[in-house]
Parts: sequence; structure tokens; C-alpha cells
Amino acid sequence: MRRRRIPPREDAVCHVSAGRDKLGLDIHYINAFKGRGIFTTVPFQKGDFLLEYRGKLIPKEECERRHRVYHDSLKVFMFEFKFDGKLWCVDASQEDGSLGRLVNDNHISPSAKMKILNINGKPHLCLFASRDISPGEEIDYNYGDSDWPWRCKAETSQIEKTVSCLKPQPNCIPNNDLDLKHPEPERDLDEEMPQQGSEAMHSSSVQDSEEAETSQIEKTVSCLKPQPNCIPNNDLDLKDPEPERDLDEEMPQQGSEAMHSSSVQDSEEAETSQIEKTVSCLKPQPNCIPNNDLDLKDPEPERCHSHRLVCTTISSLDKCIQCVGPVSSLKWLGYKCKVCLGVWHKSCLAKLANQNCHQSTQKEEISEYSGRMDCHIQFWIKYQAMMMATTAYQKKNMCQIQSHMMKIQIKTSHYCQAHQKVCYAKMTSPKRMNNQIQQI
Ligand SMILES: C[S@@+](CC[C@H](N)C(=O)[O-])C[C@H]1O[C@@H](n2cnc3c(N)ncnc32)[C@H](O)[C@@H]1O
Repeated sequence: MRRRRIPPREDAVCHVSAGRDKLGLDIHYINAFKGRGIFTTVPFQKGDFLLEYRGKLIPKEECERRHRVYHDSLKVFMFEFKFDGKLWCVDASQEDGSLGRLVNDNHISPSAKMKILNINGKPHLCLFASRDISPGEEIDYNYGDSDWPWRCKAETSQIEKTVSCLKPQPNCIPNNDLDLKHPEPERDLDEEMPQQGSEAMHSSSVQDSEEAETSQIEKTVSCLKPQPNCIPNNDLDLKDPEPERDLDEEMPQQGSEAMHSSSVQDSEEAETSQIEKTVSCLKPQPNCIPNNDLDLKDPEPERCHSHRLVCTTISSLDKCIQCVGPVSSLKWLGYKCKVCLGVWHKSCLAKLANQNCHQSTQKEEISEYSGRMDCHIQFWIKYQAMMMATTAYQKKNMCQIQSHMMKIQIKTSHYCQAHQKVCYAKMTSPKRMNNQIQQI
């Protein structure tokens, strides 16, 4: 027997107002690449309200500010849209247990469409079924026309192979470290029933209010999708609205292109080269490795059988043990052994690490040396490796991601959540960030 259908708009208002997700939906871990997704446990009819993309509603200026400080892994949770002639963003980067933020992209045959509903004068991003959906199907929608890294089948299949051994990621990761606030509270239900909401899409574009539901909105709103990894703020330019469309229409094409901002890209490029060096130290780690394991020239081997290195400012009078060269007339940043007080250039240590990298397998080296590495260096290496993995991800080099994760013995499935926590902590204080890295 067919269940009585609640009018979709009414259903949406009800759930939005209550600030809760609908029954009949569940979080599933899919794989290490795609992460989690939302799946149905009951059938849904075409047009049914499914979910609200909940988060913190922020104006354009705050959205731009967060773009500057957020890591790419957080930016994907920023959904920008146009409403009432202004640019808004729902920032769902906080792990708050809501389902909408976990809905994945599908630009080929999505099961849902995003629309903007005006509820009590405020915009709400709501997903509606774009076709009948059977139990067990994934809810997904078109994030918009962007160069989303995951939209490459070859890559995906490669990842499936490479990460097939990884354990599933936990469904909902609470993040207590966030200072971000929750979305707006409940709204009234006694509004008039609109005929349709605007469609919205994830990415750097925007969606408009119901009264301005036009095809243009659909383009701009396409960027509404949980914003792609690195969408520069200037991608938020709004275009003129298009005429309304109902849920049965095909998904609009996204107007804005999602791309990494040049600043982010540049800094990552720069970081990468340094990281390359740093991570290389994960191999036969010279930093804090006993002398007999390395070719380090130790000035006083009998007094220091195991270097304990810290990254610190070195006096201009001290010379690097490895190259024995004067550095500069000023203090320099390098590594000092807390036991023998020997000092090394970072670059010299990196070279040593590279020299030793073929002596044993990486895994053996990590397990052998990681226990002896100075905590400070562990933080640094882990952080750098994570950043490097992020760069690899953005460059669609999945093998490299695997490789970097292996180096620091973090499973890819755990990497995302660990990284997210570190990024949040970084926004608040360096100490917090260090604590997070330490917990990895
Ligand atoms: C808004 S989040 C969706 C939830 C995410 N899967 C998770 O577990 O947190 C967007 C991120 O999910 C992943 N994603 C979304 N759609 C995807 C797809 N079709 N294939 C692979 N990854 C996808 C990407 O990593 C993207 O940055």
C-alpha cells in the first residue's frame, strides 16, 4: 500500500524548522577515496524532500574570510548561493552529525536536486528526489560543472584498487575542536507553501531565492554545491537568474568553475618541495637515529649514541656536523641534538635521509625509527606529509597519496578526519594544532 505523501515543501519546512534529519536515510562508509555517503533505507518518490544541507549561514564577506583561512578539505563544505539578490554561504565544515553535508556528487545520474527554500525569510538548501529512489540507493546530486578531482573514472578505479585494504571510516566524526557556530535555529511552519524552491548546486556559484528561481540561478547556484576543494572567492560572481524549473527538469549546468586559488596552490607547491625533503627523512630517519644506524659524522660519538634532535635557532658560531660549513653571519634554523649538542642544516639532514633511503624498506624504517624520533620532529613530519598528501590529492595523484600516508603510517581512511581536525586546530592556535598532530 502506498504511504500518504506529505507535500514535499511542507515536509521540508517541517524538518528544517525542527533542525533534524528525516528518517529513512543512513550514513554509510563507501571507500577511502569517496569517504562517507548518504543512503536510503526506505523508498522515496520523485519530488520528495530528502535532506537539508545544514550549516552556518554566513554572508559573502565572512565566506570570503573563511576561504582565506580554510584548508581545501574544509572548503568543499562551503556551499555558496544567491538569495534575495545577495551572496550567501552555508558553511557545513563542522562535523555536526547532520546528513546533508555528507551527500556526494554525481553529475551523471544524480538521485536528487538541491533547491533554495525561503523559510521565514531565510534561505535553506534542501535536497529533493529527482526520481524515484529505492531503498539502499545513494543520495547524490550534481555539484556543478567544475573540474572536480573525483570525476575521473580511471582515477577512481585505481584508488579502489590501492585502497581496498583500508578499513572503513567511522560514519560521523564529532569535532569538538571547532569554534564554528551552528546554523540558524528553527523557523515557523505557518508560511505559505511555495510552488518550488530554487535548485542549488555545490561549488562556487550561488543560488537565488524562490522568487528569483531562474535558469541563471541554476547556473550560479550550481556553485552552491558543497564548494569544490579550492574555489577562489572571485568565482562567486553571480550571474543573472534563469527562469524557474521544477524538480522534474534536468539538472542545470554549472556556471562557475571550481579551481584552486593561486595562493593556495602556490603555497602548496612551495610546501611540497620542502615536504619532499622532510618526508624523505621518514626513511632511514637521520634526525634522531643512533649513530651506528647512520653515516652522520658525530663529533663525540662516545657521548651520544642516540641523537635527540630538535628544530631550533642555531648560533652563527655553530657549524653543521655534516657539511662543516659556516652558515651565515646570523643565527640559522636547523636541528640540534639535545644530547651531544651537535647541529645540522635541515638540508644536510634531508640529504642524509635520502642517502639512506634504499637501505631498508620504508615500513621497516618507520617502525624502527619512529619510536626514537623526537616528538617535535614527528609533529613536523606528520604535518608535512599530510600537507603533501593533500597536494597529491589535488593533483589527482592517488598513488602519491597512498605513498605519503604509508610513510606516516596513517591509513588513508583516517587521513581525512585527522587532517580536518588539524586544520581546524590550526585556525585557532598553533598549540592546538600540535596537539592534534600529536594524536595522529
Ligand atoms: C561535501 S563532502 C561529501 C561527504 C564526504 N564523502 C565525506 O565523507 O565527508 C565532499 C567531498 O566528498 C568527496 N566526494 C564527493 N562526491 C564524490 C564522488 N562522486 N566521488 C569521490 N569523492 C566524492 C570529495 O572528497 C569531496 O571533497
